[in-house]
Amino acid sequence: MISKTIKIFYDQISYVYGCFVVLDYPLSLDNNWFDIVLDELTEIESNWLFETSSLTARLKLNSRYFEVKVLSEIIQDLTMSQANILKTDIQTALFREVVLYCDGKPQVYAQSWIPLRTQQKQNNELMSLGTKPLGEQIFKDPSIKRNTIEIAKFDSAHPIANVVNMLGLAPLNCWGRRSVLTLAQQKLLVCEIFLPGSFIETKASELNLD
Ligand SMILES: C=C(O[C@@H]1C=C(C(=O)O)C=C[C@H]1O)C(=O)O
Repeated sequence: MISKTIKIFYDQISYVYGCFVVLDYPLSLDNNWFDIVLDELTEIESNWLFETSSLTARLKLNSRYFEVKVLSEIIQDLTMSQANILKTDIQTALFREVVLYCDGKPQVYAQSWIPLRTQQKQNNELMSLGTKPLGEQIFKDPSIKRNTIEIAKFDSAHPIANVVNMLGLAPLNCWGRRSVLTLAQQKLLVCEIFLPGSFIETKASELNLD
């Protein structure tokens, strides 16, 4: 599993950037996280950051061609802090790291941590998503609930700046968010960073495609 994943990771990096690069792995998203709407947020920023429904669905609504590029998909131990956020005693999780594109433009870098007990790893659709959006799969479940959304600002000193750089984007501060999604049979921690030039920086009036 691990060697296959590392291959996917490097293939994707090579495909996206045209060269091999080495990232800290998994990319740490440690930061100061806030669970309130901060005064400095514009209306459109808070609107995207505090979206409670599927981000995938919202990105699809704002594009003609939506694409998921998988950077990595591996089984990884949860850190203590992740296990605390998830309120789980399960130690291992499916870790998935993707870039979400709208019409060829990178919009969101996302990490998902899906704690799985050994028996849950068999015949589990979440284990073999590949380029299928995780959001579509989990939001099919009517029991889904999003817990508190926390937000954080990622500056150029943060490791996410390497991803921004490799995607060829301008090195701007980025807003990110994280939340736990709870389904009847599953919990997952999702962290999403809105990349420079993404919809979060667009004026509401410019979002109409036609
Ligand atoms: C959680 C959602 O799923 C999105 C899709 C992801 C994926 O395909 O790996 C990862 C994180 C999310 O941005 C959502 O749509 O809200």
